[in-house]
Amino acid sequence: MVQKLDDDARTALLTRFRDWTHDPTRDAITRRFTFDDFAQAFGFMTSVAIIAEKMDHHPEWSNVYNRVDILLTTHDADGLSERDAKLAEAIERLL
Ligand SMILES: C[C@H](O)[C@H](O)[C@H]1CNC2=NC(N)=NC(=O)C2=N1
Repeated sequence: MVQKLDDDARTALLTRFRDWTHDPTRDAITRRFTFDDFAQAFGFMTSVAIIAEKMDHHPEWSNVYNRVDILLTTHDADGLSERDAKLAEAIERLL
């Protein structure tokens, strides 16, 4: 079981990643990424996938043409954990 973020840590996470929205029903963070076209969107997804596999922490996501919707939460914690913060940080660095 992975440690779930407490209220203060969750607030700090949302303050740090202002482009991400908290989904309280899942205790997850979500963000929509919009690119010029499918090739860019899928290139981004490929980079995220490689990072996610290295981190052994995987996004829930969907793609429609130039749009990628990402939801991060930790299944093993039943909510947000440090692993989501680390993956969000790595995703932000790709932009
Ligand atoms: C066995 C493996 O380490 C776990 O299933 C990992 C894989 N990727 C994961 N990804 C996410 N988002 N949450 C998890 O709890 C999780 N657990």
